[in-house]
Amino acid sequence: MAVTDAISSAPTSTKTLAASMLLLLLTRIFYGGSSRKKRVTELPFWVPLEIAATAYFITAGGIMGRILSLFRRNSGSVFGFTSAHQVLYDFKDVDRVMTKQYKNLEVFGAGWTLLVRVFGMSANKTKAEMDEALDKMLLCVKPLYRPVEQIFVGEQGANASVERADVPGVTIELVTFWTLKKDSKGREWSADVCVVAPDTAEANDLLDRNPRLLDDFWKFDNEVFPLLVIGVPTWLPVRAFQEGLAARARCNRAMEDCYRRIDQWQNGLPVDDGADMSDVSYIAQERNKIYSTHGMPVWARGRVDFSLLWGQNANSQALAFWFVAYIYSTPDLLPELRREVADFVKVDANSSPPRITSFDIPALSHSCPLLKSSLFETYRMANEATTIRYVRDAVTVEDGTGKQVRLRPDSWVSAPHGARQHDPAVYPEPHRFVPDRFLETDGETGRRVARYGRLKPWGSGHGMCKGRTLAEKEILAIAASVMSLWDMEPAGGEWKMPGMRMGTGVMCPTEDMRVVLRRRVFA
Ligand code: HEM
Repeated sequence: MAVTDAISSAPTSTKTLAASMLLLLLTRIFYGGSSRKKRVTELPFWVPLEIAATAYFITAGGIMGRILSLFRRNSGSVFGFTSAHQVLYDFKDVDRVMTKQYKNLEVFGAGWTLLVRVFGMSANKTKAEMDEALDKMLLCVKPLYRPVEQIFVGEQGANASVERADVPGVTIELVTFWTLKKDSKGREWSADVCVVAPDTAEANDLLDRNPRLLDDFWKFDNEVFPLLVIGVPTWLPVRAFQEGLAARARCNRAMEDCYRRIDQWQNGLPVDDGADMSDVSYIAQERNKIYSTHGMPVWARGRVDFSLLWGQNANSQALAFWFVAYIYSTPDLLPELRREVADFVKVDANSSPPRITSFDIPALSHSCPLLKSSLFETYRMANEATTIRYVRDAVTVEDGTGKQVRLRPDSWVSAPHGARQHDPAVYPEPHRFVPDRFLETDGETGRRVARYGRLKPWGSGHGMCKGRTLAEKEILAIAASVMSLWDMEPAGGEWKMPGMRMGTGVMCPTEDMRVVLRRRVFA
């Protein structure tokens, strides 16, 4: 959950926090302590609120920090308003704990809760239908990750996916003047630059058949996602919220229809609308086979994979926006990065318009340390990762400084990784974008390398992001091809980065950023 400067200083944010605290209190009164051991335990509404409140108190420091210390447990890095949920803050061994204890610290409960509460899994479904879907999902969940990890986490698969997306080919068609609108989380990027789901060719089929899908996707993300996470009821009579829910229903329908066609095709049946299925991606094919093997109803396949579509797009596209914005607006950075990528992004400057003739995707990750360090700095500035796990059986963990902490069974544990990202003790001048902040000299080779250090943009342990390699390559590729082909100036005369407000992972811009794009002038 995000905590920003803005939150600690602006009066509206203080109001937001006060409202959150009130909501937290009420939800604890009405729902607190009601969870019991079962097949899957729902994430209580108050857990995300407690994470936000803890992160807020930590970053605000001063009296807030002192209030928080009242809730500090025997280890300095564990906080909790009650033992039903403990927050690991700056917990040195968080990766080891989340990896080693993965059987006791479950990912599934929080994921299933999001499917039901946020992605609309249960909308218009009976209890019997939901029970069946849960039964099947418990069988499918592990095998379903396999194709995703193979393509999105593995180096080769991710390189091939980005290659197929033909980022240079798309970048050449960028419009000459465009606006990144407030709340859009980079919608224009998704329309003009990114392929909505690299490697998922059926997404093109999806887009062709559902031209409003992208609009609906962002409407859902902006208008309803954060509210549903904290348990706002779907009957809330607010127009934007109801429109967001209608958009979510259309997205789910589109995904269900898509999986129905894949299933018909794989079973040799006539395909709805006579759709051409020859370019359906490996991941969708494999996932449908797994769903079929375990008898998952087709409607549920689409709804589960709507969450995957969201995971693929919501964060990467917003991050791509911030990355490009920082590259162009940070003095002297653009020429340095152009020099660094020049060997790997070859441009024919004499063609009209100039075009990229060769594009070395692996080299952008391995041989462009400043580009990569700038991306890590963008994660630090604009991404707030959180890990949430359900504690099934009691676990005693060591925080890396010798102190032991007991996590009680049937409770929740979380790690707001982002809260440390603005701590001056770890990152001097935390509010300044420093492109080479993550650059180090490798002890053995003497080469400059970008290293994450304590940054954890992908979460932690077993449930760490399954799209991390793909996302990173995708964003590097977008930035490298945009800066190789385009010059950009602020429309208002001076660069001004938009403010940030909490999003659903990556920060949202609080205002428009208007820029003028011109084809790059080569000296
Ligand atoms: C910049 C872009 C992205 C960021 C910052 C990001 C961040 C995250 C974070 C913080 C988590 C939670 C990890 C935890 O619980 O500890 C997560 C989970 C996940 N992400 Fe991403 N993600 C990005 C892009 C993607 C992409 C492109 C995919 C494509 C498939 C993806 C798929 C997933 C999946 C499937 C999970 C759930 C993992 C699990 O439950 O085991 N993400 N992501």
